[in-house]
Amino acid sequence: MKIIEAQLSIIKMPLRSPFSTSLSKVTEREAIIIEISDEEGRVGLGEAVPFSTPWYTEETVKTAYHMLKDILLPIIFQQPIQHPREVSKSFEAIRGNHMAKSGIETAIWDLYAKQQRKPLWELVGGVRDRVPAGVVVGTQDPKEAIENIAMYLQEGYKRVKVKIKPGNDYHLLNEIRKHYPTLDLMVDANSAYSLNDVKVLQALDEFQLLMIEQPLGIDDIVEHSILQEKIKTPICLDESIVSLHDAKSAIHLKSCGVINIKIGRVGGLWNAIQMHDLCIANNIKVWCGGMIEFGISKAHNIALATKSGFTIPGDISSSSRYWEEDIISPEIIVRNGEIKAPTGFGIGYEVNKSRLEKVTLYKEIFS
Ligand SMILES: O=C(O)CCC(=O)c1ccccc1C(=O)O
Ligand SMILES: [Mg+2]
Repeated sequence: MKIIEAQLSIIKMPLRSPFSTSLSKVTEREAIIIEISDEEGRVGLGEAVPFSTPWYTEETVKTAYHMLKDILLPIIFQQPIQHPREVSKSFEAIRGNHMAKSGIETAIWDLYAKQQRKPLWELVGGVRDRVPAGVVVGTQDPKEAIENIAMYLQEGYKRVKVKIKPGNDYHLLNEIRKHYPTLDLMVDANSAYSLNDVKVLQALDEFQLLMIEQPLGIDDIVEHSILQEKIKTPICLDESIVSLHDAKSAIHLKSCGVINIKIGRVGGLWNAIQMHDLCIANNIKVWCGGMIEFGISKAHNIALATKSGFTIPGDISSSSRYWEEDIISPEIIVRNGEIKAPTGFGIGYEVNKSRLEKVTLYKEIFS
């Protein structure tokens, strides 16, 4: 496949309401939209998902833009590609920068699927034409959280995730459980705890949580293994797992029962597929994570989540969960707790051009 042109657009949009984690309060979101074209004028769509500051991973919108413009796009223009699975290999000599790599790699998957005249989800070996939807509550205030959960359940979501941190954990969950004793509920700490907090984390076992996501430090694969022996709730790793190698270490050390797979964090769709296969072969459950992203990244998530191992609802929600108006058409909608995998070629969603233009801060074309 020959790529003759690439366009990078930095976009920015306010969230409908602020989103709080243990580390950051997100009120607006920037991202990089990647559009690549072939000789026939077909366009592949990708989205690089780092945040504006390096609070979740070390990448930022600016570092990813630099990587895409100065390092990754030149490699793509220079090397012939037969199949998108070769892209992550062609980036092997470049360390880290997974979200930048993933942005361009996912655009190439979309273009390839369009050339093959197939939905992307079929091309990646998906086995279901709809995926279960989960949602993350964006506040740590118990009253607000309970109100938000009521609204999300009304919208059909089947699983709810709540952000916790030291000092806002037991009481918050106790209040939520009073209202929703049987809800499929899980928590995410974004590495806010340490092994000094074992007692607090053991106390959370009584809430019958589906899992506790990333309680300890981002590189604490060993400490998570120590913690998992001491708590009943399965640990789910997010930040700690950025490569297949990390997943192998976590499996070997029994550091978790679950891995949250994010295409951006692991450096692309091909790596995500391989991580899925590795986890399923080793009895580690997987689900598809979210990045408070726009519709293009969500569409790639939906394609990934049609694969057989993604049985747990992921952080895959509707466009309207975060956005007044998304940059794709049609928007992503949740019906009866599920999102339908589109029938169109590639990711199956078009860019909403006027919306994209309205939220674009800066763009450049390369060829
Ligand atoms: O709804 C979403 O898109 C995911 C929400 C979420 O939990 C999250 C959002 C931004 C960065 C990291 C995380 C996370 O999974 O830790
Ligand atoms: Mg997480």
